[in-house]
Amino acid sequence: MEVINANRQEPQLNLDINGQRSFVKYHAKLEEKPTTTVRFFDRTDFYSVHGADDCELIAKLVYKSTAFVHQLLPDEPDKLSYVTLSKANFNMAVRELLLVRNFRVEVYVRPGGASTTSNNWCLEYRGSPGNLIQFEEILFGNKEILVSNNLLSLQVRLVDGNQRRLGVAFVEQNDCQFHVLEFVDNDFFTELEAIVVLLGPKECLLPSLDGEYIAVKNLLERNNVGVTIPKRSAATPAEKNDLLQDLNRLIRFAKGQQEDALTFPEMQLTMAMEALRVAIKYLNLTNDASNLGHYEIKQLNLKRFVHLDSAAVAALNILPKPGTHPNSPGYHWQSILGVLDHCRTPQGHRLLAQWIKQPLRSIEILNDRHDIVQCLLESPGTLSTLHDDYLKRIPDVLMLTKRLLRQKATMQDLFRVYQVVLRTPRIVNTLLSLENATVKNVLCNAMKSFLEDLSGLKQLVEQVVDFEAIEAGDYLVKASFDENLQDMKNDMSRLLSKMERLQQKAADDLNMEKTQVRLDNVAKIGYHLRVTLKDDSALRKNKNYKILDVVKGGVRFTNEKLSEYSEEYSSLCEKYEEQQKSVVEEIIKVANGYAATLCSLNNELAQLDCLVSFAIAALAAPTPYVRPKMHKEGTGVLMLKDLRHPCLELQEHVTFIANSVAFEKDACNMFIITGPNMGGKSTYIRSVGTAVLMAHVGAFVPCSEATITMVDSILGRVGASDNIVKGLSTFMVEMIETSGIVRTATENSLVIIDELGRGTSTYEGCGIAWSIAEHLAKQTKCFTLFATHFHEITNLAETVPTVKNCHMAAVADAENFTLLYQVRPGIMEKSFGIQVARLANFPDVVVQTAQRIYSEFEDEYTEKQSQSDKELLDKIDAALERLTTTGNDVDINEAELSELVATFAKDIKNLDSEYFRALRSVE
Ligand SMILES: Nc1ncnc2c1ncn2[C@@H]1O[C@H](COP(=O)(O)OP(=O)(O)OP(=O)(O)O)[C@@H](O)[C@H]1O
Repeated sequence: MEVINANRQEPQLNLDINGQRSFVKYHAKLEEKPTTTVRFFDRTDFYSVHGADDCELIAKLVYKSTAFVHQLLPDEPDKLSYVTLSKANFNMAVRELLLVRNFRVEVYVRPGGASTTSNNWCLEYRGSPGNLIQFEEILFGNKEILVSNNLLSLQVRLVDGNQRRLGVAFVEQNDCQFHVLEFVDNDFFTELEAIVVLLGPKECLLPSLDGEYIAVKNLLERNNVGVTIPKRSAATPAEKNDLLQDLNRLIRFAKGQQEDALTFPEMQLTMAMEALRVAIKYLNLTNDASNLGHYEIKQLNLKRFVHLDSAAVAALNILPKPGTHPNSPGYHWQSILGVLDHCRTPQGHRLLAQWIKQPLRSIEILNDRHDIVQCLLESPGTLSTLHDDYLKRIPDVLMLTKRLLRQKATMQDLFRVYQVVLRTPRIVNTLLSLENATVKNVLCNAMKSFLEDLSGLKQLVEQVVDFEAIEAGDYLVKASFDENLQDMKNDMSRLLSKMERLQQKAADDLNMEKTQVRLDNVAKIGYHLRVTLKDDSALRKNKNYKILDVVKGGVRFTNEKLSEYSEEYSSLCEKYEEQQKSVVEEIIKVANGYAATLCSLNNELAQLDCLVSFAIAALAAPTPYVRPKMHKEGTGVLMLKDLRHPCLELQEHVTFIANSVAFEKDACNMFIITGPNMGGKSTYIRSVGTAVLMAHVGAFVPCSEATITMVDSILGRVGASDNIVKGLSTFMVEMIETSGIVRTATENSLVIIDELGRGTSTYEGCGIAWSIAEHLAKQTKCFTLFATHFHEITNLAETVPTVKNCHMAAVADAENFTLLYQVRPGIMEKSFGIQVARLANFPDVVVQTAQRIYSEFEDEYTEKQSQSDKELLDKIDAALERLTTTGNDVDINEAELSELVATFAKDIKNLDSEYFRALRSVE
């Protein structure tokens, strides 16, 4: 959540009793709204919200207290609560609601503004996390755009009995891109989840909430994506035609390309196109002239990216909490993005956030990125020039281009674009001086060609902008550009000379040097003279001058002639600006033609910023990162020597103990890691996933040496996740996530499993964990790290030679217990649970009781295990039964629960697990 510096002063809503009555009446008639939509009423100088839910939310958000909730008609039964808030607080609230909390916002205005007392409000602005267009100025204004601005739209159809066909459209509004895709998914929607992780939308449009969409909605909500059902979704034939028309207006056709969207191969993807139609309508894209002729349409190719599931994203701490600003404290050690993000430009921050969610499977691109990072690290001087000087000065061309396209740009904006065009050649030359072929091919060549295309824009600005005026802080059109302007400029210079002569005269009158009497120009009083405070008396003796005021810098004064010239000058200035306006409009229209090239140049600069950032991150770590040697998928070795966790090692109080890992295809595919609580199991296995992910993004890794065989997916199941609060029991989450893993993992995947089965009782948990481990070890044969408390699972290493056991070391004697955080081969001899309790400062009596219960339990458990396997199976069945009937006290649809459980049970049966087969044969 952003740091809120809210002004606690609340504006007054002064409505007389009739005004209150009529508003309450009006409000009662408003259409019902979901609780995730907040309605604001624009009262010209301030805003109000009404109704219990909105009031409580906004009062807490803005004022941190519900004491700011008041009532209209407090003594009457139909009283209505309200909260008022200033414009600044409104802006802050809208930012928080849309960007952090995934809420929707509606703003009602009255056409007559404050002057009217009527209640003819109309809904003027509407925003949702995926549709920020109308709030862009509030959200970003002149500030940096640090968030992506995108929307997902889906269509799902059941085909051939039990297959789900999905049509996906994704609209990226910052970069003007449409991505479409159609595919068949399984009943757990694992592909869809990968898409959601890859694209990271904040909002998704669904046609309904029935049938197949129930599961889709749950998946989206688990991944923090807000779901919206647009009002009219079903397409009539005429509307299908609309799509074609809309696309023809929105798409940027290449030179010589037939300007007809009907020829696009993407049009064959009928479901994706329907999803796109809904999204374009919802965003009202054709209404904004700046969109027309700027969109590109592409088919999304999922094979280009490493498949990440949401559990892996959460387990590896890939992203910071929503709304965290790169300048906020702790940003650099709270997530992998934070560790790597040392970008200097907003476009760099945005691109890095995208890269981190989209690890690549192309070894060529990754080698290029690693080459460039290495080259930068080998030239520290160049690296620091780029990072500390050049990149810092590059503004966000995206924001400027958007303003150009909306005809909202000013001369200053144009000048800033010009600065980018002017400064980039210096960057290119600096990069060329590195004499590195990859740097030249990947970065310099593209930038150079865009700069060539922009040379016309550069010339235009040089012809038009008055550079001298810029030094004085004014952004003006050069007078020589237009005859009328030139005439006015001449008049202005003449007036200025006259005023300078008056300045000399005043100096003579006051017996001073000309330098002691200043001629100044400020907005409110125009041109005037000024002497220092100590010359005040000399001035007061002279009756020819009128003192205007006394300020810190001295006494400001004028005379009749000077005020006359000053007024004349300022009216000329106004006329000049008026005349300039039309010239600026013309210039900006011409500049518009360069928008696409500017965006391309911006992307190149963003890319450079990200790679520089990787180099800085590699250097900034307590021990510098190294370049990973990348091997093609399936070739076999994953070796990370002296591996650290990049976030944990950055924390002040931590002395990180490095560990190593070495997988080798068909010799050592799986590690089962046991060890005491808090012994570092999770940290170890997460570090492996993190390093592999970092390498797949193009960054260096926190090891002393790394050889990484590329993977097609990183899948995880780590700890009990937050989903519990969203209405899924721990057991259910485990089932869903592990089923996903079993279905998605291939022999080229990396799977990280932690504490599987912990959310349920020991017997069931152990059964599930064993089955999954066995399946991954015997069937999938992917690289797997399996941290567990179930020591029984270590037996797997006896029957499957590619499975190895290791443990987190600890030393204990009667009194002391020390965690070493070192990974050692083999099984840990003794369970240290009780010692950990001692370490955590539990009172002795608790520890003693625990010790006693623990010993009893251990005896009983060993006995049970040998005597009744059948009992274990019964317990599992009973647990499933309990879940199907009671829903395990969770707020989840019973039918859906039964279906999930049934599928999971079926999956378990199909796992070809010896363990389960043995159990079933007893049955
Ligand atoms: N390699 C390490 N070097 C230094 N400190 C570490 C290391 N690994 C873990 N720690 C510290 O130990 C804490 C616990 O680690 P972690 O959560 O990985 O243990 P665990 O074995 O998974 O625990 P549990 O079994 O209780 O879930 C971490 O928060 C960290 O502070």
